[in-house]
Amino acid sequence: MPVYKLIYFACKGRGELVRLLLSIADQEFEDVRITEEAWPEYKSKTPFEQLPLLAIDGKEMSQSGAMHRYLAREFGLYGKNNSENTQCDVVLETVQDVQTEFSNHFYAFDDIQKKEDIAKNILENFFPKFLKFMDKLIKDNGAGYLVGSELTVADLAYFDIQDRLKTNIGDCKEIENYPDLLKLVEKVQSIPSIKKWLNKRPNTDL
Ligand SMILES: N[C@@H](CCC(=O)N[C@@H](CS)C(=O)NCC(=O)O)C(=O)O
Repeated sequence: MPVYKLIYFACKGRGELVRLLLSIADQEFEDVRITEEAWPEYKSKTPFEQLPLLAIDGKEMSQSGAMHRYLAREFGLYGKNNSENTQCDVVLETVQDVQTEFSNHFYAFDDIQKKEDIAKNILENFFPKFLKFMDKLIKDNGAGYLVGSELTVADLAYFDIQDRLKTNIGDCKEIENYPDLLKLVEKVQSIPSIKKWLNKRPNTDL
């Protein structure tokens, strides 16, 4: 069995979907969390001066999107054919767009007005648009999942980003208007291996 080590910061962010994928597949992994103090020195040792990095048997991979797809393929969570793989990609790319908005919000530390404007835009415009799109996907698919007839990385990606919205940005009441998406969230968090990870993961806001 491969030895997995995820190197990221002490938060969920771009690392959490990797942790969810490893957890759902019951894969042990070393969850290395680089502190703010250690980061300046560590940064220069990374290929692109960024995290996350995923080491598989000691070989390091960068880019969270590549990790998601690699693990999804390894664990049979990437759909059953080219069309489903691509539908998973559509969700993953859309979630990355939301993540970019979250990152813009996070990095606006020194400009309170800018931070507030970004949060307002996410809660009132960007996330509602995202929910509408996800709801269309789950309805059109008609099987209670975003893609195909079984759980995929797309469902985990949706679960993760909505899970982080409240503590990263704030409340988006629109979520309550989407029962199919609410059911999906319940389904994901009731999977025993996911439940186990959610109960044991460090409690962080971001
Ligand atoms: N495209 C990259 C982006 C990685 C990225 O933006 N990492 C941020 C944290 S989420 C980072 O390392 N920031 C610290 C820095 O740039 O010093 C990925 O998806 O892995």
